Amino acid sequence: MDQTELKRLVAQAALAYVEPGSVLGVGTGSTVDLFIDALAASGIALAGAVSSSERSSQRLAAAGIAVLDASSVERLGVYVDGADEIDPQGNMVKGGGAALTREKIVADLAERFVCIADESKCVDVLGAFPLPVEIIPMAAAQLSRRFAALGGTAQVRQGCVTDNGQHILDVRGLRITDPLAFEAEVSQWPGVVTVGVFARHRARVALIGTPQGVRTRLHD
Ligand SMILES: O=C(CO)[C@H](O)[C@H](O)COP(=O)(O)O
Repeated sequence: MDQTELKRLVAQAALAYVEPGSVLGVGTGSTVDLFIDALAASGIALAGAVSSSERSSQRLAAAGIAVLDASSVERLGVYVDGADEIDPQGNMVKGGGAALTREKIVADLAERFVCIADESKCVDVLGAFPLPVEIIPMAAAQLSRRFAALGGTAQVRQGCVTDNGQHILDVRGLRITDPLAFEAEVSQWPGVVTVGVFARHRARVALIGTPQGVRTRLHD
């Protein structure tokens, strides 16, 4: 089974967490694209969706699902999104698709983050995937020096402007052994908009696609 098939499996499995008639939080990426397709085909009627990117908003609208503004919603039951890495506790690295800021905002509205990922995303310690950090462009050099002091090598993602008009730094070579402390620390650095570690908003449910089927992990 190839990676796309594994993504399709978890996309389908996530439908079990969608409450008919609710407003659903929807993330971004190729796995989420497949989830939106599955949702459209399922016939589950939603009150609407709060989306984490222009890309997902367009796909939701094309599927006939109403896209609501995050500010019109006080609370969401479920947020479904993918990840670039997920550790055994449900902490994640996200932002490979540059949507991390809106992803964290929508995740913060939700009671439960349901992560959908193929098994290649599972790691023991976060950091093998280059860590995306959305930044204010003028802070790029000084933030790169801060990451260098932690053993990381930061590079501005060429040609990438986020939905918020900012830039992405990709940081290689980090080993994030305490994701909660790391997220708290880096989030305070001037010029950081959002760090792609999701520890405070970790996955409560992880649906992992394997050739043997979907493995469900609960992280309470
Ligand atoms: O964080 C993300 C986008 O900013 C995605 O969830 C992450 O990059 C995984 O993407 P994919 O489902 O395409 O593997």
